[in-house]
Amino acid sequence: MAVLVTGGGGYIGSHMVWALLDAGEQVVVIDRLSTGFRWAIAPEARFYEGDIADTVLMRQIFSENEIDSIIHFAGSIVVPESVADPLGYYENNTVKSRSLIASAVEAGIPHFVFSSTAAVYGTPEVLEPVTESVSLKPESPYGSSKLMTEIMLRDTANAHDFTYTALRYFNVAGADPKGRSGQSSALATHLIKVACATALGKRQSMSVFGTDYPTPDGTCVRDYIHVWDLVQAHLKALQRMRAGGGSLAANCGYGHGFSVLEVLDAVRKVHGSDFPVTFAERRAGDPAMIVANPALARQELGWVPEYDDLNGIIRSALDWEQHLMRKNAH
Ligand SMILES: O=c1ccn([C@@H]2O[C@H](COP(=O)(O)OP(=O)(O)O[C@H]3O[C@H](CO)[C@H](O)[C@H](O)[C@H]3O)[C@@H](O)[C@H]2O)c(=O)[nH]1
Repeated sequence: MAVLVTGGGGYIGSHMVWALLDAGEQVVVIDRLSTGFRWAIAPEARFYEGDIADTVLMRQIFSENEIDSIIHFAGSIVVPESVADPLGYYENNTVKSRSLIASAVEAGIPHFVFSSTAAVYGTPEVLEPVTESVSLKPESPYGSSKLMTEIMLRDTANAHDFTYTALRYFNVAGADPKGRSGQSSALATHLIKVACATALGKRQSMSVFGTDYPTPDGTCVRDYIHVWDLVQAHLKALQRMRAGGGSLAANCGYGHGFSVLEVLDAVRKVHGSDFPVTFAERRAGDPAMIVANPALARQELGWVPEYDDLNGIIRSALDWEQHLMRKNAH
């Protein structure tokens, strides 16, 4: 049996492909390469270039491969971009996911892992780690577009022989410990990526978005998770569903929050240099603080994170950034 990875040329998807191959799985990838890279897809995976909403292509993929599971990463992930282009986000993340789920049901694919997000929670009412049962109040079209897909999955699982796991990612960073993949998009906007690029002189400077949040130092607090731990949670979810486990939505974070200023200090410390930072207005769509309670993923998936260390995550992100600089210099 093979696993279909959508968005396998992207940041998290490319790590997933390596983790599946490491686990002895057969892997099929679909990616339209709008933000992902062909080179990021492990050569052992069978690759189809195209769109998840292309139902003819999806039928072809399901007929040419014995697929029992889909891990769905393809989508758009930048919160402020979603505020500026909500319909683009609903199209890419919700409408296309609906088409993919319909193709999966039509082909009788029983298992589906979905890359959801902590953004489905918005700002929790109580500033403590969130469990999956708190109310879902996304503050950005990005979060709403992902929540709508979770709802479609829930209803589909009620109606069909179909089981899903929605993993609600907190803030993903770092790179494959074996150096085979990392966050490679030059346009990436995520904090650790941007801070590492600035520390290494690839960027002139960077901004801290908002210093007046109701948090200890006024900047937003997030739960940063190593990408390799995250993809291992997907493997566990797959194993659990194949063993008969039911549908589930589970947080993927470590349970500790770091402010933007704390992350920047950690990058300075790990890299051993200072770099310019400007203070800017709040960014649209950002909740003040969001930290995971990861108990459910630990209990239900048996997920045991190995890389729960902010400095280690930053080291790994810096190493990958330097690798990209060397690669681009040639
Ligand atoms: O140059 C930057 C970049 C980010 N930030 C701040 O750093 C924090 C983290 O921002 P990121 O862009 O790194 O990530 P998000 O919190 O927007 O992450 C969202 O998108 C992720 C997907 O990439 C996950 O889905 C996650 O669950 C969801 O909350 C925010 O307060 C942001 O304003 C800055 O101050 N300067």
